[in-house]
Amino acid sequence: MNLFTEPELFEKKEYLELLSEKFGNIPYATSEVVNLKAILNLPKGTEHFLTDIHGEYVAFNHVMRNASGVVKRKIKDVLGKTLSASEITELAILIYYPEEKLQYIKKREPDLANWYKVTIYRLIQVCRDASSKYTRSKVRKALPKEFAYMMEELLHEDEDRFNKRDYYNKIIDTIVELERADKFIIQISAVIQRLTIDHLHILGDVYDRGPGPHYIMDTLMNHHSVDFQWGNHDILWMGAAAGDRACIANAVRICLRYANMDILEDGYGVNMLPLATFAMRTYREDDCKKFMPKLSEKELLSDNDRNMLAKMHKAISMIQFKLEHQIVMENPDFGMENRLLLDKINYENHTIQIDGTIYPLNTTHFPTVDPQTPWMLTEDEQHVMDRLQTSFLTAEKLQTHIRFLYAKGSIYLKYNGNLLFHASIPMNEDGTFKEVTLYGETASGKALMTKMDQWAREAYFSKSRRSCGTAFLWYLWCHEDSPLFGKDKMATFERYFVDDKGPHKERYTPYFTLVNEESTAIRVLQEFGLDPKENHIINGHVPVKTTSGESPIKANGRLLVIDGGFAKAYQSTTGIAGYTLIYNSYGLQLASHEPFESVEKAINDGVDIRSTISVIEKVLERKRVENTDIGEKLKKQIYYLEMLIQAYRKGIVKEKQ
Ligand SMILES: O=P(O)(O)OC[C@H]1O[C@](O)(COP(=O)(O)O)[C@@H](O)[C@@H]1O
Ligand SMILES: [Mn+2]
Repeated sequence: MNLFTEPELFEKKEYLELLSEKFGNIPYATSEVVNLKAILNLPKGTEHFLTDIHGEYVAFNHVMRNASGVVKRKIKDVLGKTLSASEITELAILIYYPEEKLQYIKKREPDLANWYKVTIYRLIQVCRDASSKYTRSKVRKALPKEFAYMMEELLHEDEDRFNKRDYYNKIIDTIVELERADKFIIQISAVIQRLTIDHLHILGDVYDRGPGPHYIMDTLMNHHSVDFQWGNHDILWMGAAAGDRACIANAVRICLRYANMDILEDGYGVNMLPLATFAMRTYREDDCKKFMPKLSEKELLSDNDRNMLAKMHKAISMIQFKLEHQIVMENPDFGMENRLLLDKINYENHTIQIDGTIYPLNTTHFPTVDPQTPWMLTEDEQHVMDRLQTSFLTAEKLQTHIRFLYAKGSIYLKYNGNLLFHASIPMNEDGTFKEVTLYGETASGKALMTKMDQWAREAYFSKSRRSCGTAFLWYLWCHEDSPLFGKDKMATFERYFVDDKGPHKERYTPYFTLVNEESTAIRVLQEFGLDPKENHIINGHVPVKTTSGESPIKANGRLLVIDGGFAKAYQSTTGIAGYTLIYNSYGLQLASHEPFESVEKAINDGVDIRSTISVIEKVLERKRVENTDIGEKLKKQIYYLEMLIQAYRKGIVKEKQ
């Protein structure tokens, strides 16, 4: 127990008085200290890290439900000796998809009442294991209201204790008799899922390429404990929601490139009609070959639909290039003059000059461009953008999702000794932190990341008197000094209009090579006040080429890059279908997931995602709550409560009741 002198107690008297409002007497304050000290000794909760989900909600959903393979492992730990492999899988799938699996079982099972009893009994055992590292109070909070009492009794009663055996069985029998078994199974499965992942970290890029970023956002918003480091693709949608026209055009373009109109129309209620009619009119004669949507094998579109999407895709791309040209001209601070391309086109012989070289263009058709002022929108384009902007600004669901991203998200986060950010930190070739000057301020390293985080918020929340406009969100999407991007350029224009692959190349900034050296990674950790011997940097953004033998563990274990390719378009590069980094009380593990087939296959044929879990780092001594950030907070609370107890005893503060 901490001991304090009288002057120390008097010095903090005002604060202690306030604290005594909540802990009004010695017994009450003492029991809180006992409780907090006990919590410090519990094993730390399990953190899961996911990144670059890119709209793949089916795979994401599965990984959340099976807790990246951990649920199945728990079943094996608890019931492995008594159940066969197929029974284990069946129970696992039931926990992941209880509603669907119950329907399936009901058609098959001759003695349903018996099946219910056996299954509920097993689920309770798994749940008991999942809850064993938490306090009763924390588990209680995770229980659904309608079954809270029963579940608590079942979780804490030992079914083998002779005196209670009948009592225990009676509860289960009654649940079945009263036809509450389905509901109970559904709810206890949710509790198991919830207790298996204590805290979730998303390292960015939920949006773009895949079909369901909005479903992923819904799931995240329902999650009990999550933080989010913004990726370049998220900030793009944040910019769009802030009304930035260049961001809107980019977001719409990417949806069209991957034939994801549903996200806009059904997900967010953005009206695409103005763009569609404009594109059909303006690009009627153009086959827009380079703008055909990328489709997965399963997606079938009629020729008509494909052609229409291609025309819309080209129309919005041209609008995007014009708007971006305007931003670059209006923001000399950005230093992006090398991205001014529309005025480097020779509109007579259809060539373009890029970095001193002249390349032929693959199209002659720019019906909306005036060569004198190629960056100006036509009146029709202006009208389309007005309509889109209004749609984005008033899209209620989108605004809710984006506010959530602001509330839970940031550019970087320090959490339990790990430094999390999506992509990079601006660095010079020599490994020093690069100084960036923007909006009259110069900063580097941690200070720069902090400043940019603030501007990103200001750009969305402050409508007037702000140091930066929404164009800053576009800067974060594609600027080389953006910690969310970190490549010398985004060669979108070149990829559409120049067939020569040379100018398509996007080069990563020095951070990405330098940080693979342990000395650099250590310097980054020190810049953020972290311990270079114990702590880690965790990044996403760059797909890890497992097929070419690349490892996600870099810089002698100080850096972990966990973009394993949830995005289908990138799975041939990574060779897998995503990683989950798992940080539990025993250390760090990495689960690499194989592609997920479908929920139907899981229910009917018991096909789970195969995930290989490998140990990255094992701690010598099991990590407890006292070794975590929350532990630090609890210790502070204990410190002041002990002070309060002594102040009561010395008569410096009066007991309240
Ligand atoms: O393959 P796509 O979807 O056209 O996207 C290519 C673009 O995506 C980017 O790689 C950025 O996306 P990531 O953050 O996922 O890497 C750009 O550098 C590139 O121009
Ligand atoms: Mn990214």
